[in-house]
Amino acid sequence: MSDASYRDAIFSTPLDRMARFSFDEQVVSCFPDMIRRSVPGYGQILGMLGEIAARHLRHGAHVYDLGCSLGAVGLALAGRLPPDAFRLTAVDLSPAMVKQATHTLAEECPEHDMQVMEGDIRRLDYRDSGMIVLNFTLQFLPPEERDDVITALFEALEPGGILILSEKVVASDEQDNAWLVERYHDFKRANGYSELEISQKRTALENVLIPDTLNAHHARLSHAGFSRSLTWFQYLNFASIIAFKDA
Ligand SMILES: Nc1ncnc2c1ncn2[C@@H]1O[C@H](C[S@+](CC[C@H]([NH3+])C(=O)[O-])CC(=O)[O-])[C@@H](O)[C@H]1O
Ligand SMILES: O=C(O)C(=O)Cc1ccccc1
Repeated sequence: MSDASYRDAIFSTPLDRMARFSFDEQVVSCFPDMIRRSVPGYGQILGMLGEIAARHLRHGAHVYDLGCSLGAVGLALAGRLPPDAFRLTAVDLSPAMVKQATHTLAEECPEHDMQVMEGDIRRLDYRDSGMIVLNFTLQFLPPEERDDVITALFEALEPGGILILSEKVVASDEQDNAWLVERYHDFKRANGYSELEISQKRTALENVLIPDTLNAHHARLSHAGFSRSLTWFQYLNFASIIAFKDA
């Protein structure tokens, strides 16, 4: 298993047939670089997840990391909490991601009880959990399937449990949204992406990453049964929500 990590140059050359974006072997090798340069606040959100877990998690509770990619959420929690504090199941649909995440968690955190499994979060038989994290994952599901997933996660949470939902979002005001998207493109330029890379990635993500408004997220959480949800982080058009299940 190679741990080689590369700079994201996937959309750096002109592509005649624009492929839809997918989480394959090519993406795995540059994923840590891609996500840090493409998602405003990614590192800050991960850092705070450890603090949130330290405050909210019942000792020994089970945690899900849904759409785990390379296991960054598990690494963040294990960096903040001792091995007996929690057990974690990380799930991803992409075999290439699961393979690398399994290797990384075993190598980096051998003392922590963290499993990685290949699976579709729309069809999982969820076990009781104290914390469920969707860190930039719900946005890749077809919009009409999102309600059922959030409802299943509400059911799986123990009383007093929390859901963390980080997402790329769209602003309902067109002018506000245009400003946020323009500044997001400035953010990517400042992180070394070219005009070509920005525009080709945008095309590849069309109909693959479909953002909701923050209002739509809060309405969905409320409808699923969460008594309280709040946006605890926002940086341009990227946000993270915490939702609480009553104790
Ligand atoms: N139905 C599905 N079931 C399971 N996994 C899925 C599904 N659809 C997509 N995925 C997986 O969701 C992940 C989204 S990346 C998450 C980053 C990570 N959380 C991180 O904190 O580094 C976000 C991004 O790349 O913007 C990919 O690994 C997909 O294979
Ligand atoms: O890169 C983008 O344009 C994004 O919207 C964020 C992103 C980051 C990594 C994979 C897919 C989308």
